[in-house]
Amino acid sequence: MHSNHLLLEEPIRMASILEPSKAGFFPAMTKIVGTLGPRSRSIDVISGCLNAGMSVARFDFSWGDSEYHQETLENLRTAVKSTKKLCAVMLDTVGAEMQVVNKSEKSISLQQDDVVILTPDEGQEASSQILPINFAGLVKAVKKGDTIFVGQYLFTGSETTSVWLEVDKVEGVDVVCMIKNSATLAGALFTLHASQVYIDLPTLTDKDKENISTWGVRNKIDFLSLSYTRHAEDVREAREFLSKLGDLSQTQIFAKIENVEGLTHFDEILQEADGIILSRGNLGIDLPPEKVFLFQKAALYKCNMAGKPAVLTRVVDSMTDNLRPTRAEATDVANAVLDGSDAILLGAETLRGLYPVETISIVGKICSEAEKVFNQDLYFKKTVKYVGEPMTHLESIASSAVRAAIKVKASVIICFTSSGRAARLIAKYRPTMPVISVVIPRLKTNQLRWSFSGAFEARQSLIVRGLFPMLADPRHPAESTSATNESVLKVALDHGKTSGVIKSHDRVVVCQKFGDASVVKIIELED
Ligand SMILES: Nc1ncnc2c1ncn2[C@@H]1O[C@H](COP(=O)(O)OP(=O)(O)O)[C@@H](O)[C@H]1O
Ligand SMILES: C=C(OP(=O)(O)O)C(=O)O
Ligand SMILES: [K+]
Ligand SMILES: [Mg+2]
Repeated sequence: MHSNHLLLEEPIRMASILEPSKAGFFPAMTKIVGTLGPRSRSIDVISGCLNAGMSVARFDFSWGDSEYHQETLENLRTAVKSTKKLCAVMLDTVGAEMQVVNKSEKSISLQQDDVVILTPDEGQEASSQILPINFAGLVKAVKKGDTIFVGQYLFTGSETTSVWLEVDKVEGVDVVCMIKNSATLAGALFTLHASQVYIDLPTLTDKDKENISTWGVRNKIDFLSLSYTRHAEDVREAREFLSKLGDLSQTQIFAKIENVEGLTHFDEILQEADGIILSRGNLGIDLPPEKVFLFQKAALYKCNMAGKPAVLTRVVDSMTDNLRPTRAEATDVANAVLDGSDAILLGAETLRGLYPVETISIVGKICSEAEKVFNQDLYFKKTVKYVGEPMTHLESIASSAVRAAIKVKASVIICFTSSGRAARLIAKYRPTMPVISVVIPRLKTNQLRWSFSGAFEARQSLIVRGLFPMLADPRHPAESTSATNESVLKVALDHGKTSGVIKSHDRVVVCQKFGDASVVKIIELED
């Protein structure tokens, strides 16, 4: 496929693999999204997650009510204040998800070659004979021989708690299925996935709309994770919906690609969305196992070339119950970084796992090691070639800033930005050093009140590989005169020095605008 992303031209001395790595200032350039839930909602554990490197918190509305999520979010706010670590908020929708609610929470044993009925009668209790689902249209959607997967919410796909069914026949409103493997379903919620079958449920359900316009608006969500995005129109509709919700017009939409329909419309979805989540949980069971890696590599490449953040899911499922990942999982995380992921999304591991903090920490360490051997030089050339000529001014400035920073071995790149665009473009060229995006607030009005922009832009960089935001003081005017530029730069440098990311005598590359002129400058610090 695309040439090697590993620095193989400098063969690694085998003994050097055994040397412990020095810890960098940031745990990793690759970001970690943690799903918060029962095992990760106390102030203590959330603080641990933030200190270990989580920079985006996902609130999955597939389960739990808005009060529950609100309580968790309040705890997150407290933890952010006490740890002084920024964290963005992502609302994940339910979308076209088929679910079985297991009210009694008793585990349900299913025997291979037995029959189980999927019924839309949600009044029934889930049992070994009958599973009530939230979708009445399944009888019309499936035919004999189709396969349906049922697993615990946030299933891993390998446990003995999930089951494959084969559709035998439809009977009235019910779908009669043969059980293909024995399993015991556990938990209060199971999700279903019908392979290659169109589920006629809206991508944004009424419940999703309500959650977004109440919980989402109240909490000014930074990201909307649009579950089961199937085509670009889904993203356009979500954008139209957000545009009427005040501040949420600034919310970024991350399209979640979770089925074959989303995969076939990937290019058009990528054009509309602000970012992509590669949901290996769902799509990973829809694809033949031998094809999963191909989807991952192709999709990440497309996201990288488009300069849009890509998030990969389901990496260390086994850490839900274990303190250490399997070798295959550890290698998979590193390959996700080499393939171009911006962020790793943890699901069951943080939500109900026994070791949420340790998981974040180990994933961060693996990412950091992989980043060290990421072939930036090759990647840079490929990206420049892909963009072609003539480049836009900003793209040329951004790529030059990265080039200069690598040539002079700068410790950081400082990028001034208001919209966040310049910082994102720099990140697109995957610099080997952190980029501090100094977001300059702009005064704006909605005809009713004045407010400052900037907070969304700053938090939204928390999902982009290599970007670390800093919100400038709103008293600094957004006009880029040399005096204001110098004073903001001084604040940024001081901030970098006190936090330890910049040291005396370091070189720093700065990207900013003076009047109409964009400049890239290299500064050498004294002490
Ligand atoms: N307030 C500012 N002061 C100085 N330079 C800025 C400011 N905002 C953006 N820049 C610089 O202007 C150029 C355009 O950046 P971009 O992020 O597209 O700006 P905008 O936020 O105005 O869209 C980049 O070189 C960026 O570093
Ligand atoms: C992240 C995924 O979806 P969810 O956790 O919302 O089921 C996935 O399918 O990988
Ligand atoms: K969801
Ligand atoms: Mg999913």
